[in-house]
Amino acid sequence: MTTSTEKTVQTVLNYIDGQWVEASTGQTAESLNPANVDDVVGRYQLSSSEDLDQAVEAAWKAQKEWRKLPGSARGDILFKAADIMEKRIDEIARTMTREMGKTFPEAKGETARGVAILRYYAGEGMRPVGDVIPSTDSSAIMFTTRTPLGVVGVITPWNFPVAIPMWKAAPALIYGNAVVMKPASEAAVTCAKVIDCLHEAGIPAGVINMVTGSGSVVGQGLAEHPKVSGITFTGSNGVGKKLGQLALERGIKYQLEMGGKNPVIVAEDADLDLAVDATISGGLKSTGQKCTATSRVIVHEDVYEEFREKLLAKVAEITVGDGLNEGSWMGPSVSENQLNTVLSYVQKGKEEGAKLLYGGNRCEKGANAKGFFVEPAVFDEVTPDMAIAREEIFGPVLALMKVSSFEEALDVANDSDYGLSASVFTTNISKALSFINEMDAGLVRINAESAGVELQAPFGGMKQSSSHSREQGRAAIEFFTSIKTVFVK
Ligand SMILES: NC(=O)C1=CN([C@@H]2O[C@H](COP(=O)(O)OP(=O)(O)OC[C@H]3O[C@@H](n4cnc5c(N)ncnc54)[C@H](OP(=O)(O)O)[C@@H]3O)[C@@H](O)[C@H]2O)C=CC1
Ligand SMILES: CCCCCC(=O)O
Repeated sequence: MTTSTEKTVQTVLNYIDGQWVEASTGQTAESLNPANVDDVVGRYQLSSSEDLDQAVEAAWKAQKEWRKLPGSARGDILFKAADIMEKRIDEIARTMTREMGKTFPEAKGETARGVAILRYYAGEGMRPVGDVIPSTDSSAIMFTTRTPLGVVGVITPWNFPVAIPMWKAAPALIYGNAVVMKPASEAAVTCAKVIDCLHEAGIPAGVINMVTGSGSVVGQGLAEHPKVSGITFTGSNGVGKKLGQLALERGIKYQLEMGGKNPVIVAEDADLDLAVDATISGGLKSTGQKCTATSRVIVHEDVYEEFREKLLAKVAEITVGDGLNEGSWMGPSVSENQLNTVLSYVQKGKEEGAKLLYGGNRCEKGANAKGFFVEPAVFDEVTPDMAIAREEIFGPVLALMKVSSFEEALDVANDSDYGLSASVFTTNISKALSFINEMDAGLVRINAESAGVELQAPFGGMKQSSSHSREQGRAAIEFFTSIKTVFVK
């Protein structure tokens, strides 16, 4: 999967038709460690549309036989890949931490999640795919079955460089599709290791392919390619919407999981210590770079000051540093661009009249000077019209908002273009039920943080967070297959 060049810097290759190959351009780009830019994690291919064509052609050919295999045979490959990934968990997690900054414990947890996702979908190869429906003609039988889409383009972000590629590719594969994957450039080296696990497991040539390079060339090329029959994407709204339009023009299926501006409501009867811990974990783990991260903290006035003091005391204990260091609780932003985005929102929050209670400065002391580190930021007196209450920052910024009733809290929580995840902390069952019924979000969580969805449950958002399909669990079959209604007389 790699060629060793210039000391230890590995160059990851494209994976096309079962072979690790260089891009036709002969060009590569460096993937730098956001905790220490002197650390070149690896080089990846800057591919052209010709490289993409080769990958799609390989997938197109391979899918013909792959779809004919019994689901159990496809599942055996995924079970083997899971075992291999499990054996390589430390290597993959370490690469993830170096490449995109997530702390090593989080990276290890995510890689374990990738293993579990592979095993979940491996099992899907032996599960029912249709229903028998009674016909009005007693001499006929009628049933449904499912057929794969064909070649699926998988375009993934940098924030979950194992879990998201797996929760897209594993269901695509088990249901009989072939895959061409385009990972985020900030996670290309990690993705190559994930693909290598499938290669080692003996997946037939062409069934899965990986082509790295710029999103506008390789990603867009996937959406435009005549032999690609489905696109599944996770990333920004801007890119997602463009991809959706391209897919619609060609009449192919598309699945978009995009941004979030996730609220947590803290009711006057909440367990405040639990709410504080969940707000910090949901909002600041992975440096706030999750689409499910908590960013709006809506607190009832009766407990506002107490909650705020408890939160500030705990946030002040957070250690920011290289995710490979055991003492680091929060790593860097993924890139200088992302760091600057976070700093610009901190500035905007101050300009719009919010009160910065803590943090929000770039960390440049000691070893952190070589990375893209920022202190977690806590704003007070945030109003729903402010940018830090409306726009996805994708950084460790918490916006405190005070309300005087649960009804007002729900109105503020729903006052957003997004609807991905939302949490409430309350010990009152009727408030919990109102939240479940009235919160416009795809993931609603009671006394639990807004992040951390489980792999066997449907994942996806409402409003501008999603194209409204669902990923994960059994829900994934709806996107990666088409239903056929069969009538036999
Ligand atoms: N909802 C979520 O889970 C996520 C949301 N985001 C949001 O997106 C913002 C930027 O993060 P980022 O990862 O760069 O998200 P992007 O949407 O920019 O990138 C996501 C994926 O799309 C690819 N891509 C980029 N441009 C195009 C294009 N024109 N056509 C097709 N594919 C394209 C990227 O490739 P390449 O990396 O080579 O550009 C990457 O693989 C974050 O600040 C956050 O707001 C990001 C990640 C996850
Ligand atoms: C795209 C973001 C996925 C988030 C999954 C989680 O919160 O664990």
